[in-house]
Amino acid sequence: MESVLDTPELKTAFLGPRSILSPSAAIALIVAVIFYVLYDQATKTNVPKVAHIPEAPNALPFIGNLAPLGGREHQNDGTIYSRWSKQLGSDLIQVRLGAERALVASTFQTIKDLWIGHSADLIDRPFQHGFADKLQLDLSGAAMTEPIRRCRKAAMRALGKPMWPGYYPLLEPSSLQLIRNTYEKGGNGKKPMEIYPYMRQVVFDLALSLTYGTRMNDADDEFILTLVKNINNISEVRSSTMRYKDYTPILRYLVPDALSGNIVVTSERIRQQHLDVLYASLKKRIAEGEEINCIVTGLAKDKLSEDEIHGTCKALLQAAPDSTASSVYVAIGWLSSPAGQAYQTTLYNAILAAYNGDRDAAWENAFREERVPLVVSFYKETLRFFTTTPFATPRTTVADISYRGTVIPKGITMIMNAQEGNHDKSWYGEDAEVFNPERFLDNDTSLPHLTFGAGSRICPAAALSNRIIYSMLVRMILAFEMREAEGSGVRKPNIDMLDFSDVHNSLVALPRKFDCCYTARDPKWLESKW
Ligand code: HEM
Repeated sequence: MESVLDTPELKTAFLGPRSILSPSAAIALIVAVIFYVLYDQATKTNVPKVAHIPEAPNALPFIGNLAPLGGREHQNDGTIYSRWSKQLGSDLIQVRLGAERALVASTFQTIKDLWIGHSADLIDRPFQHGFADKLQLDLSGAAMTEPIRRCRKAAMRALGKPMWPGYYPLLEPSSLQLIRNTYEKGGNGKKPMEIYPYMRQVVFDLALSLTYGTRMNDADDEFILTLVKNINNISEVRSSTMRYKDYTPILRYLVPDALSGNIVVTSERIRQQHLDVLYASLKKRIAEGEEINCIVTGLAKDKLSEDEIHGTCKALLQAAPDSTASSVYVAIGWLSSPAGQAYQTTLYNAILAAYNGDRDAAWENAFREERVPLVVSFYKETLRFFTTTPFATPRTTVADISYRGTVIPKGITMIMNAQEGNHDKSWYGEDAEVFNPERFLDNDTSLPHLTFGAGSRICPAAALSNRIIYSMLVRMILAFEMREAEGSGVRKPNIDMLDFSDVHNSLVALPRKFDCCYTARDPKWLESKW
């Protein structure tokens, strides 16, 4: 921050040999300047107020509307934005996140108009102070610079359909391990168990194989657990409004990181050290002649710099596990609950029907194709209803946009209230707040929901994630009858469209954990799979 004494006139007035002010006038002037600076800091935003768009109520000096956000009211930001939107009677509102002005869109149509209709204008991401400046190059969450453009292009290519056949063998062992662990550790349905860690491991293993050509089990446990912990630390802060300092310049000035500490700094250092070790080991294996099919080898062929390779891989490792595992987990939660138990048979029969009764073919092809429309509809509805990314990842406009008789200025933050859009009755109909696994049968719209975001920075792994979710569901349904655990003190699945998660301060809403019993439909057949 520039010092108020830096102008020559003030220097002369206060410090010059023949001061023109009396001491009391000088003090009055200093006080006035301090008040001015404080007032400026308390009310100023990076972009001025936008005309004709209502502003969220009760903004406070310095922090603006941040007080109820960031999980401080035990609700996620999407829920708070919906409340303001209803209060103001507008599906497009403006909020003050400290010194950052943002627009929040809440209906599907408005989100579509802006994120798809003005896709190129919404290609940037806001700069999160105390976060973006503490990370090395990292595709997810970063502004659209030239290296980031190259990373995104490389990620899109690496995650694209033509590459998938190379990834099926990578998914196979972890997916089998999930099923086997569920069967064996749960005593074939006798012991209620929590399967989230195994599910997460499938996706993390895939991400590790995809990126650095290794797997969780290949590596020393503690090494990987430390990596995961530090990845999580970073994920928790990304695009989160929980830290006032990230949005409030005066707090950064008064309480520098050197005094308060910043978990992003330490976690980034540890994350990078670990990725360097994985990268060095990968290079050694390649030098020794091992044929490794992973993104790093593909990216090196793309002539990306080492920083760009890490920036791409890091983002994939960071983004993959919880988002994908959460969706499968919450789908299993719904199936295990009284509401979904009977539906397991419907899905099982639909899978067998699609393969003329050949369950081995259904099992073998789970990763290779999405042949069962009912399972496709079921996973889309899961992603819609349980919005695991309730406010997507914010964007920044790179040009002025004329919209509804006003101008949305260049440089403003744009927040998609995906949670509200996904439950929008004017888009999905009166039953928008009901879980209907058949909602997307005969409906192959390209934007069934907003959980992957939309437009120019839509999740590059949307199609691959869909396939992973599909395949894990097909195999779990073929393998088990699932039911929630009975008795007092057990954790039942929470299948409320908002309350399913108790994580309110981060980008990804992790489902509440539950215990279920998984009984093999045919133990002999299942055991023949390993
Ligand atoms: C169900 C699973 C997933 C969900 C719901 C999800 C959701 C999202 C969302 C909402 C965004 C921001 C999109 C926007 O700005 O419009 C995003 C970005 C991203 N996702 Fe995913 N994601 C999932 C899985 C994955 C996986 C498996 C990977 C990697 C293997 C991945 C990699 C990324 C990356 C790299 C970005 C940043 C793209 C950019 O900034 O240009 N995601 N994801």
